[in-house]
Amino acid sequence: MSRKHTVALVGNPNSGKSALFNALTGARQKIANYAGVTVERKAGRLTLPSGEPVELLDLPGAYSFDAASPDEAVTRDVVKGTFEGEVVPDVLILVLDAANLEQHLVFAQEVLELGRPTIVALNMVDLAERDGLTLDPEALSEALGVPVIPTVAVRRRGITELAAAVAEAETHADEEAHKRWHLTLPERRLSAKHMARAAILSKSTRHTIENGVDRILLNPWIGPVILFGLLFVIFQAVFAWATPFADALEGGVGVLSAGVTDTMAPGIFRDFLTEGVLAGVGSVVVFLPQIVILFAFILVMEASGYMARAAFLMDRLMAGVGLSGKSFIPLLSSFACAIPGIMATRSIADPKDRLTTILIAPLMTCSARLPVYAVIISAVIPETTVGAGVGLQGLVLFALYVAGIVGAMIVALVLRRTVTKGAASGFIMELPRYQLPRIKDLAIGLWQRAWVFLRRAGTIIFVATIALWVLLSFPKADEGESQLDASYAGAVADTIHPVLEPVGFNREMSLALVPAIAAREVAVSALATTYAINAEDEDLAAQGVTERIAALWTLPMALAFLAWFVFAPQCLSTIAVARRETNGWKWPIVMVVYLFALAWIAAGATYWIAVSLGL
Ligand SMILES: Nc1nc2c(ncn2[C@@H]2O[C@H](COP(=O)(O)OP(=O)(O)OP(=O)(O)O)[C@@H](O)[C@H]2O)c(=O)[nH]1
Ligand SMILES: [Mg+2]
Repeated sequence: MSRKHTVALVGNPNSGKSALFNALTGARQKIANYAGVTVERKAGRLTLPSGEPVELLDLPGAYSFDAASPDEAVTRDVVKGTFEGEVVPDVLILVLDAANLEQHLVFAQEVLELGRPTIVALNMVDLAERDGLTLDPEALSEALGVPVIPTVAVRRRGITELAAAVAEAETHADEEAHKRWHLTLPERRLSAKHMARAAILSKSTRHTIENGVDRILLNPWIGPVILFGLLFVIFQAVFAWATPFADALEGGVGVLSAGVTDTMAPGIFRDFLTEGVLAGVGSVVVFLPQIVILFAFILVMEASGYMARAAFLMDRLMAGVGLSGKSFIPLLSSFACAIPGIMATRSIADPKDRLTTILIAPLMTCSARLPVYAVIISAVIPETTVGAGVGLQGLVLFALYVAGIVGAMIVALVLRRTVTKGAASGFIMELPRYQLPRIKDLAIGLWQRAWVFLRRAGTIIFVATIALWVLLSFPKADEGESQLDASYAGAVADTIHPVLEPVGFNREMSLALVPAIAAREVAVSALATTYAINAEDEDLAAQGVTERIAALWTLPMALAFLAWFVFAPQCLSTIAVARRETNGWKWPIVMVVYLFALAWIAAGATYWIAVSLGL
């Protein structure tokens, strides 16, 4: 036995590779109950029982080595040793879903044909038991000619045994394997069937609830109604449940601000703290509860297996605009953030489908828009209910999300008939089994999301807001002159305002868009800082940004601002990731130009329609 350097996890999508990776290395890779979660190679450190450290690679799931999509190509290249800057892994851990053995054994044979030292992790044996299967790992081991270790990745069962088997594995390739296995796909399917049959000792005809549930959730009529209803509830909850927490946070920021004002001598540093840090960055941080509630829903949908069902339901609608259900998961991920959404398009095989999905991903309402929407809605939309307990604010929020989706569908339709013309590709998606989300996984997921949000507040939002505060604070205004007029920022606002005045924006709104190019939430902190600096007296300065907007903006102005943010590509990171994923500047430029154009048209149309309706 010689020293091992790298070990790689391979297997079908959704077999639990990342869950095993986390269990073996202590990492916290994203896991979720649908195919195509991992789209790039991730490395971690696994310590073998002997204390010997090896590099463990988590790879995207694959159905075969005839890679159809960019993520599968990564897996093929790493496993075959053709990945740039990477040596062939010494040992492969082939992950099989015990409850889906027959399907997973097809790709398994292709992996074993390579003749690399391989250990099989027969994962999800708990789910197999739940489904009434009794398995015989020895029989499977016999058939495959490699060790088979039963595991339950999420309960850490079989993890030490797996590590021990890796330690004991040979490191040299088996020259005979190729001859032994070399089969065509139909032959592989047939032998998978035989092997699965031999490995399953007994199968109680347990009536699974899955079929019954799916008959309702996937029903072409009831299914979409349930999906739509669920989304509706989410947006109601984002407002209704978050309010007490958001109010408490806002109160806290107010108390801090008052404390600073009382204890510090007036001066530039005090202004920096109250106007820039507390009014500005603080105005974004108070949206933490909303973000957490939104993600709680998304994480539950991902972990339970409902997300893949939603994709299945949407397939028909997506086909109508020339996309497939494959695009649904990347688009749904974009509700969190367009960056992972655009990355997730790597699981789309057809290049034109993929490009179209990348171009429309920024239209999905990412969580960075939530603070912008929430501030404006709280300021101008009354907190009333329409009908039975349906909050008007939540309804408007829901409408904004729908506007983004409808916009994306129209754009996709146009793109598929022009620049990304081509036949729509077929769609096959495995439906994962339903699982009860584990509280611990949820808590970790929520904590990670909250941390991402707070880190943004502390970095990009902080820097953009402080830069604006500096531009707004200097040069100092003379007696009787407004600080905005006197400042450098005033000059910036004057330059871009002529473009935005026709769509109903005032100068503060136009100015807020400039630093918000960095990140959308900055629009909120920028408005807060601008109004704090420009407050004529202490009473006004103590007001939050919501009160100032309520006092100074008309309803048509506010609606125009909301419409702008449905479309505008105000996020540098999205543009950067689009460049990386499309290998050039052409498509990101197309994306930015068309989105700004749409934003301008939408804001203008909204403003003038609202004005003519007398709102
Ligand atoms: N009950 C049970 N669930 C598991 C087990 N292992 C993983 N899961 C769940 O199965 C789902 C898929 O796990 P992942 O680790 O994301 O699967 P993956 O193979 O990395 O999937 P891709 O990255 O899409 O290829 C998640 O919801 C996990 O919580 C297991 O042993 N038992
Ligand atoms: Mg994974």
